[in-house]
Amino acid sequence: MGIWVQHMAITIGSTLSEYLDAEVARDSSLADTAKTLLALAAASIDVSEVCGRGALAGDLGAQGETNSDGDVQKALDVIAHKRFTEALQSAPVAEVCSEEADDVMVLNPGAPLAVAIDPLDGSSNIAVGMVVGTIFGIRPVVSDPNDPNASFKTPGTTQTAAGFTVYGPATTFVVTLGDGTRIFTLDRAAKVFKLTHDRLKVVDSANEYAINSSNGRHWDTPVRSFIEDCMRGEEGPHDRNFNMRWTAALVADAQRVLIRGGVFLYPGDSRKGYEQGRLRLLYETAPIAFVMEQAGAAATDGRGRILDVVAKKIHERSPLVFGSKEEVASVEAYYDGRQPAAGRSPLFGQRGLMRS
Ligand SMILES: O=P(O)(O)OC[C@H]1O[C@](O)(COP(=O)(O)O)[C@@H](O)[C@@H]1O
Ligand SMILES: [Mg+2]
Ligand SMILES: [Mg+2]
Repeated sequence: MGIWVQHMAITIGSTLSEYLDAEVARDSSLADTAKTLLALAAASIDVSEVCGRGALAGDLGAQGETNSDGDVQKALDVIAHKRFTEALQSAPVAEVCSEEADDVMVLNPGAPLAVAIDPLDGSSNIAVGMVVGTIFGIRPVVSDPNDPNASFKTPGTTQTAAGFTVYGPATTFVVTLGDGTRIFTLDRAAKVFKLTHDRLKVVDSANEYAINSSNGRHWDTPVRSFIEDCMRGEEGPHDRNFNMRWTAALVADAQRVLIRGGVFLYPGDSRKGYEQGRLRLLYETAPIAFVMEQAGAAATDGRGRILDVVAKKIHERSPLVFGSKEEVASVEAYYDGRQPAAGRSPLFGQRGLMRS
């Protein structure tokens, strides 16, 4: 069923701005969130244009400084960070926590909202012209004179909206304000996002998983066993064959899961610095978790719901498993020892494919 504003129904083809008007008509407390989303969408259109020019826009993958997490910043990381923070300056946003800034940035003191943002997700794809994106989560400001990061130390359930942009063959703006998840696709000629996927419902089960299997030798037993059993296909305890996809851009994997189902894993592993995986809680895993739950999917760190986790540090990492409910529940079962007791395959055994 569509949302109605005044006498206009929100249907496929409605603009993002019409949809946000409808959300504000439904719940007036979302007015500032809606303004902030429009600012994020405007900046996404600009970044999309830069991405669309590819090498004509210069060397977007040129390496520069190192960011707070130890990643080398690419030119496009810096362009996107600058454009998004400029856009948020004209929104009711007091604070921004960006992957590309060490500390929380103060924009409009006294404004009601705080934004966590990964300005450019999938940076290793920049230099090869593959899919990248932007991820964002919006939450209310929490004032604490003793803690400049207090706004970001609340659970993901406090987010008023979250979403991501995908700069791919099409540019899409995926968003939830807590009333379902929708995808808007950029009409490049009109420079407007239009609703193309209303109230997404992720299928409860699908035969596709996404994981960077080059890290297989570093995984812990639950992840190893789950993937091993997927690889065993019809001969394993899952009784069906799986396909595998890994785009190296969380946004693209998330969009695929929204549309086609499946499960994504970036677990913690035994590499130094990867004990909590690679993805960051505030501007990667919490926004994706909100989008997924609102589309009827699930998101866990393997042991509990991502949206209940409270950050202790702004750039902290979190393991992430999301997707079709049954697959996510299955991964959780491996973590708490309830996995199918069909015996381990030789793939990860003493002298299996992944071990010498
Ligand atoms: O290179 P790996 O270890 O497979 O990691 C890929 C993951 O890292 C990320 O690129 C991290 O995001 P950034 O590019 O914003 O640092 C995710 O988009 C992606 O899922
Ligand atoms: Mg990222
Ligand atoms: Mg990034």
